[in-house]
Amino acid sequence: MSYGLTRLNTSSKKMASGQLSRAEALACSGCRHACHVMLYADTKAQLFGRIPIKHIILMQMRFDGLLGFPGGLVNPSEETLESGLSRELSEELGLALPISVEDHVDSCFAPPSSPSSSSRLITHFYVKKMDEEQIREVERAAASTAADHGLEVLGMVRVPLYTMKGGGGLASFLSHSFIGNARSQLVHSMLRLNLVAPRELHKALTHSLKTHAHTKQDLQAVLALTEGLRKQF
Ligand SMILES: O=c1[nH]cnc2c1ncn2[C@H]1C[C@H](O)[C@@H](COP(=O)(O)OP(=O)(O)O)O1
Repeated sequence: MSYGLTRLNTSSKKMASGQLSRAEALACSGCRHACHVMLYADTKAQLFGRIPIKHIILMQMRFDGLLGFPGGLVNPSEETLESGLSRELSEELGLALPISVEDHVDSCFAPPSSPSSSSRLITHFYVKKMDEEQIREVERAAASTAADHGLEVLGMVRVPLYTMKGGGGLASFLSHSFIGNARSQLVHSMLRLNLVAPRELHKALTHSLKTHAHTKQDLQAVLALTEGLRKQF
C-alpha cells in the first residue's frame, strides 16, 4: 500500500491478502469471529505544555502482555457482530458503547494459531470517533467498574502519536509486542484517518526497527544474567 503517493480508496474492503467483505466473512461456515474497535478523539492537550498530542487513541495491555484493541470473540449465530462487540466492550470497558455497521472498517482471516487448529479465526475491525470527554469516561470506567479490569485487561493505554528527539513516543510504542494484526490495524487507521502524517509514521517505523534491535540486545543481556543465576541456584 502506498499512502504517500496515492489517495486511499476507503470504499475498498479488500486492502490486503486475507481480507474479505463483512458478508463473505459471515458466510464462512465453521469460522470463529472476533471483533475489536479503535476508539479515538481529537485533543488540544500538549505534553509538557509544548508537544501537541493532537489525537487520543485507546489500546489496552492484555492479560498475555500484548497490546491490542478492546473487543473479543463474538458468536454470529446468537448476536450481530456489532452487538457482540458492544457486549465485549461492557466487560472490558465497564460501559455500554453502541457500535454500528458504519463503524466497520475491514474483516480478515487471522493467521492459523497452530497448523493443527481446526477452525479459522476472522477478525473484524471497527473504528469509532468520540469526544475527548467520552474517552476520559471510558478510561475512568475501564479502571473502576469494568469486570475484566486487572484480569483479562491489565489497563488501557493511549498511543503516543508524536516522535521526540531521540525517537521516544510513537517509535517506541510501535516496537512493543502486539496481538495478531493489531499493530497493522493501528498503522492503517492512523494513515487512513490522517492522524499521523505518512512521513512522520515512516520515520517512527524506521526508528522503531532500530529500537527493536536494542530490545533484542537488552533481552540477551538479561538472559545472560539469568543463565548465571540459574547455574548458582
Ligand atoms: O486487537 C486485536 N486486533 C486483531 N486481532 C485481535 C486483537 N485482539 C485479539 N485479537 C485476536 C487474537 C485473539 O485470540 C482473538 C480473540 O480476541 P480476544 O480479545 O482475546 O477475545 P476474548 O476476550 O477471549 O473473547 O482475536
